[in-house]
This record gives sequence, structure tokens and C-alpha cells, in this order.
Amino acid sequence: MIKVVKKASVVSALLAVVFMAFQVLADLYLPNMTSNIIDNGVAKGDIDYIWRIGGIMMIISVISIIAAFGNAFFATRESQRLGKKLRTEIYKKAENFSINKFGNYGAASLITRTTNDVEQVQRVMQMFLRLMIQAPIMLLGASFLAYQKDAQLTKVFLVVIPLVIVAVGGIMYFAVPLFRSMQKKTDRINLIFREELTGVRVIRAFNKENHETDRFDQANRDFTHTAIKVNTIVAFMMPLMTLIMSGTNIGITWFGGQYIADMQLQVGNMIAFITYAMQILISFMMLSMIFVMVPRAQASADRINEVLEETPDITDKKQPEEISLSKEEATLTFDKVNFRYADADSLALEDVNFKAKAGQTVAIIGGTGSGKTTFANLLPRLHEVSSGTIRLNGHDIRNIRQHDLRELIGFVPQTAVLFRGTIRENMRYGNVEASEEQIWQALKIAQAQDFVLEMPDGLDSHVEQGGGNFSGGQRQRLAIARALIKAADLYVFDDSFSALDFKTDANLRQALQQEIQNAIKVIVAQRVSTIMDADIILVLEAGKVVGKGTHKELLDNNKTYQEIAYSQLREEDLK
Ligand SMILES: Nc1ncnc2c1ncn2[C@@H]1O[C@H](COP(=O)(O)OP(=O)(O)OP(=O)(O)O)[C@@H](O)[C@H]1O
Repeated sequence: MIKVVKKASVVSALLAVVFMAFQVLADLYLPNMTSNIIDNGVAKGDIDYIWRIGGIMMIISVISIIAAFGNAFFATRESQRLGKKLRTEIYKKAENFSINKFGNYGAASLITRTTNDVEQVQRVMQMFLRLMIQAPIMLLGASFLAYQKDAQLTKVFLVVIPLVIVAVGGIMYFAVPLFRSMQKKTDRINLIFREELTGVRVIRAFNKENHETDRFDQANRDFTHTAIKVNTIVAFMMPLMTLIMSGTNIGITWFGGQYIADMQLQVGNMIAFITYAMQILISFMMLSMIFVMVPRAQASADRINEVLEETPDITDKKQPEEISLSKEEATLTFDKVNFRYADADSLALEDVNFKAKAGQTVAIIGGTGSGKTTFANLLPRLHEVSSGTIRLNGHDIRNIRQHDLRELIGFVPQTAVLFRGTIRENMRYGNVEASEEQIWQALKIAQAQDFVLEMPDGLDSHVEQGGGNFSGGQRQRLAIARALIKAADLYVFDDSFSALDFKTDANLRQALQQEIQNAIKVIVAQRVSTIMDADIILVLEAGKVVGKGTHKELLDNNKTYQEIAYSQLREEDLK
């Protein structure tokens, strides 16, 4: 918790504390003046005294109000700033996570950590700056002043304080573990909800709405059940404290009345004593609220820290090599490349070797799970090779800044992701300075020009979140165009032609061949027809390259390739 809260500004926090100190001092001083006004003004009928002290009390009250406002302002501002800072830090950290790390946490948990967990810490920070300081000062100050007013009456506290400790302790004992578990349950609700939203089509197609609703209901019920339980327990706090406060009041009045009758105590002092007693009990209540909230926020702070303290598994070298666009000089080399996922027993890619030069097309083909996407992800360093070397334009890609490397690569992922906005904004994601002409040229190569032209708003047509208002094939073509808009030495298409019909697929490949002549193209595909013209075809089987060559060579002498090819096309189509 301290690690997280330390990120707040010391100056603002100090200002909040100073204002709070003024407020507490004013609040502690007022009962003393009330006692004076009663004993010296009211009892003796001294109207001047009442006016004078009354006036001073008004001024002190105004100071108390200003101090309370100042404290609230700085406490709120600093806690909000801390929240903003934490959200930004988590976001930046998560943005740089490798695909592996991202998968370990899961999107739902990262969202809960950025929103709910940060809110918990923010709330405690605000409370800390308001109550955490107020409560102890008030407790000590009020105890001291009460003792000064009448030492005999403090014996009431011998009964009251143990009672308060038992009541508050009991409530905390039951509530704190429940508060802790609520954070995990919030995570679970977010996870299920997110999964259901992203998988809504599958859920409907399989008629699993009821099953999913039950799953969500169960998590929701579990969370609500815990929340009700914990709030019921905490709800006892108020009536219990009111009971104790009333009891204290009666005790003080009972003993105080006797002392007044014996002329050992003045009425004003008794009234002041009652106010101090209430302040002592309120301080206990504030402290107990802090003790209830801190463990819950501690759980949140731990979850935030877990993300912030992650060491990135893919980092830039301290003195990276400089690289720039090579155009016709581009080269790509895989030298004994192996890759293993962190939690896997076997290699996902084993001993991959090849060389490609500017203008060439490298194709990767293989069955599902053979390692094709893994291969594609190694190129922009979304994963880091376990051993061996990948060289782009002669540079080991581990020696280049990730940013510089990715500037040289046009990447089309397996799932075409578009962002909410317009087609033009999505296209400019690839190159912010792309001219109108460049955008249309990229759309033309990607075979997306026609359908964009047909849309009433053309490039200004609206794109829904994830590109939901486009067909799978249209999304793929827009994602391809977005990558092509970028001047790159290497274009990677991870199964990016799979949703295209054969004719569009062929036209696209032809356009790529004609228009993108200098760059190296890496095409991952399941369809032989997509990669027939490639200069180098790598056939993957369980992560191993079981064939390497051109379509003709492989068709003549590679059994795996023959099996794939003959299962998809007729013999005459393969020539
Ligand atoms: N994050 C991961 N952690 C552990 N193993 C993984 C992970 N991602 C993929 N794998 C495993 O690595 C192997 C290769 O997966 P990859 O996604 O590269 O296959 P693919 O050829 O692209 O398959 P597909 O054509 O179905 O997309 C598979 O056995 C898969 O189970």
C-alpha cells in the first residue's frame, strides 16, 4: 500500500494535513469556550462576556469551516491525481506486456485493476488525508481536554472504551475477510461478462444463452451475497455506536449531576465534557472505518503493484543499433530459430532457417497448431526467440528498438481488428501522414476500393468497435490496406486472406506482387492457392520445418505438402 500511496504529491498531502490540523484544533477549542460562556456568561448574567466569547466562537467556527474546505479540496485533488497516475502507469505497463504476459493476467483482470482497484486505493487515500490524521489528533486532544475539565468523570471511559473496542473489533473481524474477497469476485463478474460479450455470436448459435446467463447469475449472486453480508455487518456499527454514545451521555450526566449538586463541577464544564466524550467516540468510529477500508484497499494495492512491478520480458538494448528503411536492400534471415512458450514442455518452433531478400515472398503453410502464428509474432517481437537469430536488413532484431523495428514492418494479424471511428482514421493508424491518394492506393491493392467507394460516406464511413459493421472479408481487406499504407521493408500477413473468396485472394496477391515490389512479404496461410507463387514456402508440422522450397519443388518431393495440396485442389489446378 505504501508503495502505491508514495506516488502521491507530498506538498498537496501536507497542505491537506495542515488544513486538517487547523480544523481539529478549532473543533477541540470550541467546547472549552462553550463551557466558559455557560459558567462565566450565562451563570453570572454577563451579557458583554457572552457577546465577546460568542464573537470569538463565530470566528473560530469560520476558521474551522475554511480549514475543512481546504482539507477536503487538497485531499480530493490529491487522491484523484493519484488515481489518474496509477491508471496511466497500469495502462502503460500493460501496453508493453508481451502477448504471453497479457494472457497471464487476462483483459478482465487488467480492466478491474485499472478501474475498481485504483478506486479503492483512491478512496483510502482521500480518507487517509481526511480522517487518518483527524482521528488520532482528536482522540488525544479530546482525552486530554476532557481530563482537564474533570478528572473524576473520565472513569466513565473505563467502561465505554473497552465496549467500543469489543464492538469495533468484532465487526472488523467478520467484515475484513469479506471485503478482501469482494475484489476477487468483482474480477470474476468482469471476466464472465467480457467473455459473454465477445462470444455473443457463438453463444447464440449454440443456444447457450441460458447456460451463460446461469454462469453470470451465479457470479453475480455470489458477489451480491458477499456484499450484502459485509454491509449488514458494517450496518451494525452505527446503531451500536449510537447506543454506546447515548449510554456515555447518560453516564456522564448521571455522575456529572451528582458532582454539580456537590458543587464539585460547573454545568458548563459538564457540557464541554460531554462534547469531548462524543469527539473521543467519533474518533474511535473513524479509526474503525479506516481499519475496515485499509485491508480492502491493501488487496487492491497488491493487485496494482503486481502489474506495476512486472519486469518486461521483451526489452530494448541500452545501446540499440540504428536501422532505417532499406527498400531494395531489405533482407530477412532466420538462423536456427527456436521458440518455446513459457509454460510449454516442447518447442513451438524448432530450428527454423531461411533467407529472403527484397521483393521475395515467403509463405508459411501447415495444419492448425503447427506454429504459423507463433512464427508471424516473432517478427515484430511480440514474442522473443528462445534461441537462434532473426535478422532484418542484417540486424539481429533483438538489437533494434522495438519501436524502430515495428516501424519497418506492416503487420496484419490473424484477427482483423479495427477501431471505432471512420475508415480514414483506421487507415491513418498505419501512417498518420498518409495522403488521400495513398489511402486509396492501399485500398486498391487490398481489393477494398470498390466496397469503400460504394459506401455513401466513402472514407468517412463509420467503423463500429472492432469493425462490427463490416463483413469478415471486408475487415480483413481494410486491415491489409492499413498495413500497406505504411512504407515498410517487411509485410506480414497472418492468415489474412482466409476470409477472401478465391478471386479476390488472387487479385490481391497479384496487386501485391505488382505494387509492393521492394519489400519482403511473409504470408501465413492454410490454402495452397494463396501461396503457390511464393519464392520460398516453409511447410510446418508441429513447429518443425518439414519442407522448404517452391511450390513445384515441394509438390514433387515433399509428402506433407503433397497431402495438403491434394486435399485442397485438383491435380490440374496445382500445376
Ligand atoms: N500462449 C501460448 N502458450 C502456450 N502454448 C501456446 C500459446 N499459443 C500457442 N501455443 C501453442 O503453440 C503451438 C502453435 O500455435 P500457433 O498459434 O502458432 O499455431 P497456428 O499454426 O497458427 O495455428 P492456427 O492455424 O490454428 O492458427 C500450438 O500447439 C499451441 O497450442
